[in-house]
Amino acid sequence: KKQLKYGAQYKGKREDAAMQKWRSNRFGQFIHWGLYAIPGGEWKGKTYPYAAEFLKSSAHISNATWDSLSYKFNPVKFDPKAWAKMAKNMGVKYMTITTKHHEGFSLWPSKYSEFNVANTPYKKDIIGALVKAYNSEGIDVNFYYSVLDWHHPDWRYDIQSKEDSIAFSRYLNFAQNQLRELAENYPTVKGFWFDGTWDKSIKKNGWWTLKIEKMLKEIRPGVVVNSRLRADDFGSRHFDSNGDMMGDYESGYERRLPSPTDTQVIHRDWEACMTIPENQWGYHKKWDISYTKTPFELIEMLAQTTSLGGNFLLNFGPQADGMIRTEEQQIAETIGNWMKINHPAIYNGGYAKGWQRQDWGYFTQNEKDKKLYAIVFNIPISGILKIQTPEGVSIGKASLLENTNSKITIKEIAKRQINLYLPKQSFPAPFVIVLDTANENKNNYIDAKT
Ligand SMILES: Cc1ccc([C@@H]2N[C@@H](C)[C@@H](O)[C@H]2O)cc1
Repeated sequence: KKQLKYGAQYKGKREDAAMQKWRSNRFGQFIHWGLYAIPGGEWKGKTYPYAAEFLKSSAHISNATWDSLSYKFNPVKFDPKAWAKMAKNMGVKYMTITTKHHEGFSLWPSKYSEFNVANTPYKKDIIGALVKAYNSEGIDVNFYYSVLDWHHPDWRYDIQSKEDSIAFSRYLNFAQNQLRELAENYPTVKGFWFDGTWDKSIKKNGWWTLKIEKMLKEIRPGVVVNSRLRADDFGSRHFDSNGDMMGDYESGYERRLPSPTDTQVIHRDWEACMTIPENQWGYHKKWDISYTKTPFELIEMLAQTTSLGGNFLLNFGPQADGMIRTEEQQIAETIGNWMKINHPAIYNGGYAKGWQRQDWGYFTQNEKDKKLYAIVFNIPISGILKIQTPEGVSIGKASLLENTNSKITIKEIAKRQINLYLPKQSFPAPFVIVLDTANENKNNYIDAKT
């Protein structure tokens, strides 16, 4: 074990109320909004297939040209209440908004940088409006903040000279001031989601990342900080040089999930963030420029994440005019219709210890009502759902969540092996079975001798 000054500050999961709320939320809405929504992946008549929020680099656009987009930022149709209503109907319990992405443009009237929403035709505080609207719908708000900043003259990718270190220490102070401003001015903020922390300049300044985590937790006790902020004494990120996770949850699952049997993730809090297109976080004018995931694919990702004790953060990229594109609205509605019936399997849901993952779907254990849920995506041709129960546990009753009168026949076919016989009906959507479990130690079975 190395002696670390800037490593993990504690081991195991936080069990305080704020973290338990963060964990129980399970399903969140990511929002990427900034100047990049104006060009929407197109520049001088050319379409760039890369992530739209990276257009500045894919189209080799100068800072001066990119920054002048701020003179065009005027989302006249922006209605934060409508966004919050859509999110509520979709069934999210939290939202994470880009306060400043890599472009360096701040969506709040920051005192520390002119490059912000106050100096645009729109003028108004977008962050403040979103916090108010989402909190009124009972949705927690977290702030995404990119430490990487293409606009700020003192940003450095690496520290290779005295001048670099002088400039970069100015930058770190600037970022600290902005983060203090966000934590102080928006007191209901529940978490900080750091991005843009992979460069050598940050890895050489792990001390700053701990200082920021401590500052935010001092200003906003209970606030939740992702592992991606943190680098330790030796530049190790997410996990320190002793292998201990830094920050409050692991945030390395971006556009990917752990495999359903990768149960090492259950020992810590974690979150997966996901795009609907293959790789677009900001608005891209061409929705079909890449594969876009269907609602059922997204619901399965939510179920898989919950079954492994993680949070699922689904991304939306609003248009420059402030509207959410219709494709995203429709997906939000379909997911919301599913959540209205099946949310007991998701909210407060977590890993169901000892219940073997099956091909037909996922188990979640509700931390509150302790009920066991089976979320079914793939009905076997046999119509039989096979279940392997933990030692000494049997299934007393099984019924469809959306119709608890529907009896599902249970048959124990061997030691710890159960067949569930589905009712003869169509299942046009993924569905949930509620399982009442009972402890039972009778053992009528004889193992083979081999
Ligand atoms: C190589 C790369 C850098 C930054 C990103 C940013 N992280 C996501 C959460 C988005 O903000 C994306 O722009 C993605 C890929």
